[in-house]
Amino acid sequence: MPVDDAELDEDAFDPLHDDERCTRPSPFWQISRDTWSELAPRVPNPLTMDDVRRLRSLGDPLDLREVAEVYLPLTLLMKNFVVNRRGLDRRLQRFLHTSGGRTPFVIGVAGSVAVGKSTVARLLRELLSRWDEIDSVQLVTTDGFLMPNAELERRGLLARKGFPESYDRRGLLRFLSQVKSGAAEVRAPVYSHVRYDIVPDEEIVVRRPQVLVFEGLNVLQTPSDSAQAAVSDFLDFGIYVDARTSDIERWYVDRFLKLQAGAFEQPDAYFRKYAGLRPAEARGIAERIWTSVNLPNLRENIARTRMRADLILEKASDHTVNRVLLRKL
Ligand SMILES: Nc1ncnc2c1ncn2[C@@H]1O[C@H](COP(=O)(O)OP(=O)(O)O)[C@@H](O)[C@H]1O
Ligand SMILES: CC(C)(COP(=O)(O)O)[C@@H](O)C(=O)NCCC(=O)O
Repeated sequence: MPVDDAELDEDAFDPLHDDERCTRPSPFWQISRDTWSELAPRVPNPLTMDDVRRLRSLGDPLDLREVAEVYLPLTLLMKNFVVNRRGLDRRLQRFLHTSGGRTPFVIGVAGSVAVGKSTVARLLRELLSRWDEIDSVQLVTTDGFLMPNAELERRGLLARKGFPESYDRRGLLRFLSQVKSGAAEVRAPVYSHVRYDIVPDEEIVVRRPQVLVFEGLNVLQTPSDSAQAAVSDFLDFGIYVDARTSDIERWYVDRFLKLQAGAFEQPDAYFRKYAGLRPAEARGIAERIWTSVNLPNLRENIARTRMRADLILEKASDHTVNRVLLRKL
């Protein structure tokens, strides 16, 4: 059942927002952009503007300053978690008189459609892989585990893409369970946003990287039956990318208009039928998709997972991160 913002405010126990209103103790450190940006003063920025252009998603104004002030501290923090976990793992293996059971450190990146998760995930992959202490980083997105359009159509779920029931949940959990078992090779299916469908015969092979970045709107969700396993059972660290709903809607619609003059014109684009529309018509369609699919999914399934994250990146309306919330240990 849809929950509107007023209901969420009144009923949900939300330590983040409660904390802002009445200085109650919070399980999160609340760190301003200014403070956060000073946390990695000796880490050089390894990226060039060309790298940034390659890594950022369409419409994301990410620049070198944002990388230096927000993402270098983030990757320094994450690198420390990864290295410390490896130390702990070594001690555990000594205790057990065993060796060789290394499993990837899995970082989940969650948040709404169009909030900029993929840029954050790609930055993490790129920046983490530049540390000498980290030998390999791979990135997998959960959209590969969406059911193919034909199957969604058969089940009457095509207009529910991104909702929990639109994913092959068993496949997704099997994948993660194999990754966290330390399997030498695990395969994940691939989704194309241009085709709007799973790409048959394409897959990503995950070869026991030291770090796996796992990105998707559902990575912090729990199953409706609480006895079942959840994706987050396999995460070592969860990041939620947050922003005002009205800003995300604007980013979604603006991106749709940009895609219309680009990706939608490709011969295999699912949205090719929208390529020739006038801007006002295209805007109307984007607003309709946002209001009927992505907004309800944000309200019913995604936003409430924010408080399950270990770290929350709060974005301002210009896409820059203006506050970081970090769960206390
Ligand atoms: N219809 C589309 N055609 C081509 N690319 C798309 C389309 N929709 C989204 N994308 C791209 O797919 C990526 C993921 O988008 P999305 O799932 O909305 O998450 P986010 O914006 O949080 O990264 C982005 O890089 C976006 O630019
Ligand atoms: C594929 C998506 C569910 C996003 O999945 P994600 O990559 O964030 O895991 C989303 O981009 C989508 O297609 N939503 C359905 C409505 C729409 O066309 O925007």
